[in-house]
Amino acid sequence: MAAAGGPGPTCVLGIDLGTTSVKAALVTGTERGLALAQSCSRETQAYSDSPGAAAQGMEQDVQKIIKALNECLAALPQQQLQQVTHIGISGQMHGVVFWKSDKGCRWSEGGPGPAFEADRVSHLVTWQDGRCSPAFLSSLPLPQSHVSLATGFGCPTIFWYSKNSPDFLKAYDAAGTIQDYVVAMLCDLKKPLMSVQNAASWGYFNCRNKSWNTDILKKSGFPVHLLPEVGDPGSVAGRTTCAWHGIPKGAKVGIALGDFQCSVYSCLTERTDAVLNISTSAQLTISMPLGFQPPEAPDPSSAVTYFPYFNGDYLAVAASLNGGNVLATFVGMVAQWAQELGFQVQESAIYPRIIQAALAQKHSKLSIHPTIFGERHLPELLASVSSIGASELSLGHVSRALCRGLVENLSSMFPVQHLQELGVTRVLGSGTALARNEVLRQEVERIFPFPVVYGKDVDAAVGAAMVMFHRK
Ligand SMILES: Nc1ncnc2c1ncn2[C@@H]1O[C@H](COP(=O)(O)OP(=O)(O)O)[C@@H](O)[C@H]1O
Ligand SMILES: O=C(CO)[C@@H](O)[C@H](O)[C@H](O)[C@H](O)COP(=O)(O)O
Repeated sequence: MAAAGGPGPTCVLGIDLGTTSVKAALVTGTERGLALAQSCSRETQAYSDSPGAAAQGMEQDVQKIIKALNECLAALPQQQLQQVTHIGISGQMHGVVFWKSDKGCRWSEGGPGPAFEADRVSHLVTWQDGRCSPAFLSSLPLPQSHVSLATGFGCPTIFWYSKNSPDFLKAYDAAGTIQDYVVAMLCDLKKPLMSVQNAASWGYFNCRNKSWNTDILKKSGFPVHLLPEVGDPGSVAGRTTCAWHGIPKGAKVGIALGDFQCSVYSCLTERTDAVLNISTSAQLTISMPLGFQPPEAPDPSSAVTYFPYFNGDYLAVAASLNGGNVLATFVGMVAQWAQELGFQVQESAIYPRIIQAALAQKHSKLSIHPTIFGERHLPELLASVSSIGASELSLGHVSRALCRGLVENLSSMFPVQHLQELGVTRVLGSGTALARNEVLRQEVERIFPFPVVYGKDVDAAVGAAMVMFHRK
């Protein structure tokens, strides 16, 4: 990890509120640089029903996300938590959660000290939500933003509620991403604060002048009072208003960040590096030259978008909706089939078996285009399978073809030739799905003609902590 930036903090807590799991990391500053002292992760199991959004909804129970966060912190050493002076928080982008500003959580005394649970809070409508159909999106006003609108983005989701369920919004006076919600609870912010990174992921945000398209939104009856204040990534949102899991009151809390920017931050050292992250979703990212400004108007047909990074820089990112979530769906399908055949198989037991089976099948003619969730630039193009030979139907063949398809899909969104033209010389791998799956790593190394480095201790939680060390 890079060296600390000056006399600053000595122990920072980094948090990533991901789509599948919460990660927490304690990072310390030493004379030899930054070191990961402890880490913990807990699956949230937060997926919940989506009242009113029918089958396209994809919502998560915020109580369960905060429960997983509390479990992670309770598992970290108290003695080190007591040394924490700064907290960096990242999380799944695009999604929106609503809360009542003075009743968003309930604090209580627990074993390791005060902790909060979610209270008057809605479900989190996540980036995977599909309630905003292409027809609905085209009925919305054109944004003054370089980022195209997509379902699962905060502003289109708020528009959906204001048009389909206006009474729902009357119960809340604050909104943000799940990571903005946690920052607001820790610092008791009356008005949520959101970084440019997350504002860009909501839509209707002009990155050039760092402001919401308020006039456009107002004219269309959008509840602009729900839009958070916006600040720069790396800035401090406030201080903790009470002790938290042993962390002393007054700890500085950074403005919440995007998970994929923090994954990149945890490992990107050279401008010639590309970062390939496979978690629930998947991203292939490179940093743009200093001073780069994205085009004025979005190109909805482009697989690559430009997202704010730090210090006014941008990342070019092929952000796939199909990553570890496709493997998770396949594992769920195998478990369901086994149950229908009369066998009970734990999903956690299936992962190692499909990976082992695929490792035994180095080659497979079977071809799977895995986009069961579509892509933002091609929402109608769902998954397909071809070259199905009678000898290619083992669990190993299918699992190998699925992993290959995921990596090939990312590579089709950001082609190798384009990476080479941009001067990429190395690929840095990150994300749990990649770290835990040798077959995925083999396919990455087969498809990308660059050295592939899998960083140790690289993920969004570590990245969020590193940002707090390096802020000026
Ligand atoms: N036991 C396992 N072995 C291999 N991969 C796994 C296992 N459990 C989960 N995964 C993969 O990890 C992905 C979730 O990664 P994670 O980093 O927790 O996601 P996020 O950061 O989006 O919350 C899942 O989508 C799944 O594909
Ligand atoms: O769409 C983009 C970026 O535009 C994605 O990278 C998006 O940030 C991620 O899918 C979400 O933040 C979820 O990330 P994760 O939970 O899969 O780590």
